[in-house]
Amino acid sequence: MLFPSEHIPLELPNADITYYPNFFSSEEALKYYNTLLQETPWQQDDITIFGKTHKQPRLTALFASNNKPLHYSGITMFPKTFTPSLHTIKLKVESVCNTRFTTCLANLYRHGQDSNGWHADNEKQLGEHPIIASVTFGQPRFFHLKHRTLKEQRHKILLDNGSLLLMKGETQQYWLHQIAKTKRPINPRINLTFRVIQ
Ligand SMILES: O=C(O)CCC(=O)C(=O)O
Ligand SMILES: [Fe+2]
Repeated sequence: MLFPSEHIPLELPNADITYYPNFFSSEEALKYYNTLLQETPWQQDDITIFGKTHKQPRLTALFASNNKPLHYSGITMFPKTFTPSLHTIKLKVESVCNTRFTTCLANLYRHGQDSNGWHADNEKQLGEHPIIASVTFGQPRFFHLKHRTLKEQRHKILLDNGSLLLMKGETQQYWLHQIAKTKRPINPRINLTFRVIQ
């Protein structure tokens, strides 16, 4: 990139995480928020946790360049092809991390009761040290991190409108992450997580 945006490495053990607060300008972020909100085929899947089936507490959609499905939490999602907007976003993200992403999982958190429980993105299909690029448009939400074994190691970072969070190396092996619910009345947030599925 000609003018690399500001980037902040998080100093956490067994992790390689970098935060880019203004990766997209606020104008770009607003344009993408509106476009993605309207043109994405949002769906709400059922997930089964400890034998109980619930509606997933957010809406999702999957896009890929290679037609490979994504498996997680007992769900299999089949992808659509990238839209022009998503393709443009993907190219910009790739320009800072030297990776060709195959897949984008989009999440829509409609309000404070939408969330994403503690997990790691460590499915076999993502490979040994997965690189995951996470973009935020709309309402800033806290991203919580906790180390799997060093119980005092916890961290939270506010993912702002137009930001990019890059996770790579050992991060998924040693850390869990979540987006918690909040009782505050808040606006919707769109998150895009770019991944590589071989
Ligand atoms: O919404 C976010 O920032 C996180 C999404 C996430 O962790 C996931 O989709 O795996
Ligand atoms: Fe995740």
